[in-house]
Amino acid sequence: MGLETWFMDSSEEDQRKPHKLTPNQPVSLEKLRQLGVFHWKLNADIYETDPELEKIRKDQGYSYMDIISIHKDTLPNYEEKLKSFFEEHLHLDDEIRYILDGQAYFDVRDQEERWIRIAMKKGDLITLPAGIYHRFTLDETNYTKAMRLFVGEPVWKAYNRPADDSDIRKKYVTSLQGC
Ligand SMILES: CSCCC(=O)/C(O)=C/O
Ligand SMILES: [Fe+2]
Repeated sequence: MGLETWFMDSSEEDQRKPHKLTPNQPVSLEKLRQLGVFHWKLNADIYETDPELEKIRKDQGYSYMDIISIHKDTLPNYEEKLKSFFEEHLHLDDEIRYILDGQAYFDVRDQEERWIRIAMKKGDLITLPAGIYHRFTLDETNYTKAMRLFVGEPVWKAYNRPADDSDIRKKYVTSLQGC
């Protein structure tokens, strides 16, 4: 099955729940592409030797890679980190994540300030552009393992909203014009 994405409801319920509208309003991959969000489906069982992953890394210049296991027993400062991941934020660089095990959600804002939820499962690799407002949460399974990729030395700093006056946000917003 392909990547599942949808517009979220605005309920304050547990962030780990799907938060679909009734009826569900799916979002197309084309819409995600317009926002600068790109997706690949890979075989996570062979990630250590996968030529397809190697090609993406070479083509995109993803020289840095590490693996993060997000579970209460494996991630130091688990609660604190999950809280910060779910704060609406942006980065100065693209965020590239590849789900090796488990599952989780990325939420991105569209041009009209609607939240789009992206259900990431094993084998999904996603790139979020620098300057897009987004957030991350585990789902109700409470576990995922993800590869983090980066061009050059990683910079993890997140700028919580509001960061509208930052150059990267202005650049991103300009890139959306005409979409
Ligand atoms: C799946 S890696 C943890 C989430 C993260 O690094 C981030 O910046 C979320 O937006
Ligand atoms: Fe982020």
